Amino acid sequence: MFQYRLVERGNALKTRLCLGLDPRLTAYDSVEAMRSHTLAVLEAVAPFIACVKPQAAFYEAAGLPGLQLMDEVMMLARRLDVPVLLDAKRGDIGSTAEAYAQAWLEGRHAGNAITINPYLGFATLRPFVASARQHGGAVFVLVRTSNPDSGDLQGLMADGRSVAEYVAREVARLGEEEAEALASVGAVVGATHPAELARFRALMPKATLLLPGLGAQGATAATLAPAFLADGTGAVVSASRGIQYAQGCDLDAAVAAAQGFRDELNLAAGQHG
Ligand SMILES: O=C(O)c1cc(=O)[nH]c(=O)n1[C@@H]1O[C@H](COP(=O)(O)O)[C@@H](O)[C@H]1O
Repeated sequence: MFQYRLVERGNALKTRLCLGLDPRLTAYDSVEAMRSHTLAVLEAVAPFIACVKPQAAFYEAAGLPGLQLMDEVMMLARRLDVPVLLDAKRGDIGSTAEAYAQAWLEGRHAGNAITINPYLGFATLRPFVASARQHGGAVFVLVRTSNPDSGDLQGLMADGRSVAEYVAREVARLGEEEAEALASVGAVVGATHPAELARFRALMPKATLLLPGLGAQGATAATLAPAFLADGTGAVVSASRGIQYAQGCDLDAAVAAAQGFRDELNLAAGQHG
């Protein structure tokens, strides 16, 4: 199961870091240069990460070669035994959600995780959750995103609770349906909202949290201790640009950035343990 693979790899390698791989065509002279650098970053940084998170948009933007690269990234991760969390932010009416789930959580993608969007209603999360449970994968529901304007909708209040808190309660409810201590339903909570982490951690005790926003969006590891469970697991923190483009396309700089983030996150996770 994805969530337990994360814990095992995170504990074995002593890391809570998730590598975001968001290759930008503008950073390269050619698609081939983008391809080889992206794969090289994954291979070089693998010893320092709990999982890898390709964001589908960047691969889609490069057309068919981009989609081929996304597939290569996922296959390389599989060879390196790095769990894949595809950042696809999918969400749609139930029958279409079933097709998305089939595409990204089943077959050759069985055992992977994806990010999903709850905007269409809680019932539309069900096909994703069912596929994840059946095929050993996981889903990460957008609860409180990292962007500055995430409060426009997620912060709206109803009966004393924010929309984000309602989504968090649904994540917790789905997790309660599972017998295991860690649920296959996780949550996205931006690392840019450190003051809210303790609240969301408490609302979703069985959920693995994905915290994006480290580095380029200004979040720092030292503020993230409340996201972790008492044993220092339960959350992974992602950085994309801050690793892949730490100093242009310098591979050594990418490795150094990953090592630095890993060490800072271990300190934060340890504060709670
Ligand atoms: O689901 C995500 O990964 C995500 C959620 C969120 O709230 N904020 C957020 O930035 N992300 C993604 O995380 C990555 C952040 O990239 P960097 O800012 O370059 O580290 C991007 O791929 C975003 O799409």
